[in-house]
Amino acid sequence: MQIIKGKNYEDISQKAAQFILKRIHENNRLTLGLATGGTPRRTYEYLIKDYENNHTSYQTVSSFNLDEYIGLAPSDPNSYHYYMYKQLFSKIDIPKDQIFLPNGLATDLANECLSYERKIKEYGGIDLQLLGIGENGHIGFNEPGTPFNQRTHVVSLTESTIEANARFFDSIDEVPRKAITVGIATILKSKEILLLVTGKSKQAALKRLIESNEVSEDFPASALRKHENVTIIADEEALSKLESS
Ligand SMILES: O=P(O)(O)OC[C@H]1O[C@](O)(CO)[C@@H](O)[C@@H]1O
Repeated sequence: MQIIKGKNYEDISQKAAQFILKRIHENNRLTLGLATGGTPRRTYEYLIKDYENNHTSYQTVSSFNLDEYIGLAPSDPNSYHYYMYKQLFSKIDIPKDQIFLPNGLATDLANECLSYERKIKEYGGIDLQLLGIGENGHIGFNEPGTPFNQRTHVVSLTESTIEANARFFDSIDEVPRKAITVGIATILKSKEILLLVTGKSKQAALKRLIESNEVSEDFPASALRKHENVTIIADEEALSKLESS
């Protein structure tokens, strides 16, 4: 795992945007895997800034999001559909038919998971997967205990994830208890992975990921140790509990 150190949230966001833009310039048919949550927000703002100033085109880029809450419509401000259009897609020129997110309103959820996997395959797999990390080490919504060989599936969110994500909702009771997430096996099939980590709340998870040799389903992010091309961009605060910091 390659580690790129950034000064703070602003700096890692800028570095992450540059990283993604480099890949888009190298391969204009890039298939991106995108994440939601608080961490990538500023990265998306930098991509928009670049689009406005340098006109990087997304006409031939495709994107697959990691996850979506079950039961939330795309028009719901807390859905990840809504987030992605608001934070990024509506502000760049990516064609709508090249944007994919799991459908949290699907009546047949098992079939939705299978067809999402099929779609990713049809696009030749993910070239660059952007990831955040949960305080409990989750990646996507793959909570501790998720088998590493799992593809896109339905998950029950843990109490710690529900509590962490409640900040985006009016009350904790409104946080959906279930979601569809791309599985760890799907994430590991990506050709390249970029993990973004910021702030105090992620110190313990980052330390465990970097300093222990553990590859265990109890700590989902440890699956990344099995991948050959992972870059972590983390800020000084997130890295500050490492032995070497
Ligand atoms: O960036 P945040 O808000 O800390 O979230 C970390 C991770 O948790 C999730 O939001 C899921 O809870 C992921 O999508 C994200 O990568």
